[in-house]
Amino acid sequence: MTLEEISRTRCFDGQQLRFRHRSGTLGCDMQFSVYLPPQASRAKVPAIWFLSGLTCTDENVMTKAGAQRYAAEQGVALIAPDTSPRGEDVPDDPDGAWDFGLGAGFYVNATQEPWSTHYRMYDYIQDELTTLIAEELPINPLRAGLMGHSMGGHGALVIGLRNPEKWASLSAFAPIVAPSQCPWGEKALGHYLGDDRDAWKAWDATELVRAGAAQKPLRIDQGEDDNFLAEQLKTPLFEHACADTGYEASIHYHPGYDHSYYFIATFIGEHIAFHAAHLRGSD
Ligand SMILES: N[C@@H](CCC(=O)N[C@@H](CSC=O)C(=O)NCC(=O)O)C(=O)O
Repeated sequence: MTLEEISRTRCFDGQQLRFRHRSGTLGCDMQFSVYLPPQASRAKVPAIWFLSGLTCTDENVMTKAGAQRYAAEQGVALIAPDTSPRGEDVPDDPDGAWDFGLGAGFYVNATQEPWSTHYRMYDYIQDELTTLIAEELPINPLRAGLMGHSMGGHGALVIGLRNPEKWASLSAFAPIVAPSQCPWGEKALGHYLGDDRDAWKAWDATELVRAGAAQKPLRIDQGEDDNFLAEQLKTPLFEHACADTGYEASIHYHPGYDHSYYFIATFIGEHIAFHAAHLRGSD
């Protein structure tokens, strides 16, 4: 058995599951969570992947967003990976900061030592985990949507825009849209990828749109009272790139909402319906 089941809990007539496995890509043991809707007991179902933000594990979205009710209604699975490699051997921020290192993999393939040995979250999500899950669970890999929050919103946009053939629809809550132009992103990309800012462009959603990324169904929701909006998230940079290139993105601002999972919980049903509409249809 490639997957070790850690827990199984009935939820909205489906199953909330947590697994451990050895990742060859990351060189460490990893955990991830899956919600299987009741429909998965009869046939393979589409899946929506959720990439979480700084400091999160696979459990934050599953325990805080209230997403399972909507996934059960729509007949889609939810998949939540962890946010970085884990373990004693995995290097962390030398100062113990929470915005880099453990819990902050930024969904890139690091090229710089000491990070490049383990920090390969892009390959882990795009190749290893998608393949493993398609082999082991009742999930149709040909119908996959990708969403995320904050750092995970950046991850969802970058992975989806770079791989339009694999991901049918993309969405993000309060994403870091331009990591090359904000302190969190400059710190992470500088350490993981080095000082050559040209190398950062392939990991920056705003740059990918400016470079002519293929059109996909794409939705962003952003709270106007989000403390991180002005300095770190910078949604208007992505809007301007879309306007300049004719890329159609559905971007919604919400007065009064902050960066928290209360914001995500408020709009997660709309995101799941958005993806489900694009995941129906022929393989
Ligand atoms: N620990 C930090 C706050 C970190 C934080 O707000 N993390 C967000 C994601 S931010 C961008 O990626 C998050 O999702 N936290 C987990 C949660 O369950 O809310 C601090 O002390 O300020």
